Amino acid sequence: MAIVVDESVFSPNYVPERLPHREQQLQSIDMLLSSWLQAPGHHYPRATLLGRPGTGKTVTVRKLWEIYKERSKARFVYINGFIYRNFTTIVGEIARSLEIPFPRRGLSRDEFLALLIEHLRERDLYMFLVLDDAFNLAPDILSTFIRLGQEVDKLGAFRIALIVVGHNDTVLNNLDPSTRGIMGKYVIRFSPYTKEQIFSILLDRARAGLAEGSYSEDILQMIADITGAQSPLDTNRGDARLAIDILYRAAYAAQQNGRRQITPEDVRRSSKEVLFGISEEVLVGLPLHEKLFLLAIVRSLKISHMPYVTFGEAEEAYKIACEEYGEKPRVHSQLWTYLNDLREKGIIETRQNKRGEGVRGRTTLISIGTEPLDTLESVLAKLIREELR
Ligand SMILES: Nc1ncnc2c1ncn2[C@@H]1O[C@H](COP(=O)(O)OP(=O)(O)OP(=O)(O)O)[C@@H](O)[C@H]1O
Repeated sequence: MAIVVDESVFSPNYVPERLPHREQQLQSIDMLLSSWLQAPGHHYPRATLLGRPGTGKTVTVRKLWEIYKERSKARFVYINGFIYRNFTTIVGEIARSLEIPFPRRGLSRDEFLALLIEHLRERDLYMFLVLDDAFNLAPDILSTFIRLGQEVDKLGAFRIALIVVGHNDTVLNNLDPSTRGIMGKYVIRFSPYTKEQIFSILLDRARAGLAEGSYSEDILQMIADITGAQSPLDTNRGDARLAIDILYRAAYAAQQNGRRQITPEDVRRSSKEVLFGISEEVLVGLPLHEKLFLLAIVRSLKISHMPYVTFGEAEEAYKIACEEYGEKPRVHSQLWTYLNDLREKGIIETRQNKRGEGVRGRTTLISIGTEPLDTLESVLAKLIREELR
């Protein structure tokens, strides 16, 4: 039984039907480029897209091009700065994309550029140039392409529209002031995706690429919890690529094991492959009763086979663990302090149960998303035994 029913949905070049949470960015780019894309030549449109990895910069540009490609006279030229870094390879890739002949060497930079403009003019070509991951390019190379757009050919047509993509302002700050001035005004920012936003992106992706019934919303939520930002200012998280990658790995692992459904443990193993899991050093540093409480969470999750357990369930399991180790349980409020600390250390994730499914009122739900439970349980049990010896 296949769980991954459409592999292409998880490929890097996939452009989803809709781009939730990027409507505004798409609209801003559209406003800057649409008139040129529909009738190129009258001006030099340009934009800089900034945001941490996986915030949808590339896919938003691809979406824009999807909208216009049928009716635009322009050609889409995509340069990944990670792969094409030096001047000659970039020009070579532009020539290849535009299907124009180009000498590999023997010309100076200016001669190369003059020839490129000449070809564009002669063939009446317009180029929508995207320099992705542009922070990989030396500032003088990036400047050259930014300035190229200003070149007007003999018939007075602006042949280039340019999008520069980077992670932060450094890509612009490294440019000389006058070149920076050319790009400076047209900056579009992509903030890290929050947990809720990642959840909706994952839901779309799962619906498009996975078998019905192979995933639950809680499984997607679990992935969103470990990858989504706490707030739009939290730049340590918020990477949709990572979230989609974990979902794909978990789905694939479940499928390889001949199962019909993705389990929480599939998610934990997959995320450990791409994140770092929980290091023993962090666990060693926890107070004894915080270790016991964490052990209790691990055991409750194991027994339930669900992505989340409630605080109440964890508390019950904690009391049993205390009995087992001959320890007097700490009071309820202390357990909340432990919970917050475990969350701050990135060991657990918590969320409020809003739907009230099976649980009355607002309950705190707890999950562990980045470490398989068996390893975590045995390491904790070992540490607790050592401490009590
Ligand atoms: N709003 C969204 N809706 C659906 N899928 C999205 C959305 N944003 C990002 N993705 C998906 O997340 C992955 C990463 O997105 P993308 O490559 O556009 O990120 P990026 O910001 O360009 O990252 P980088 O800086 O690393 O190049 C892609 O698979 C993309 O399809």
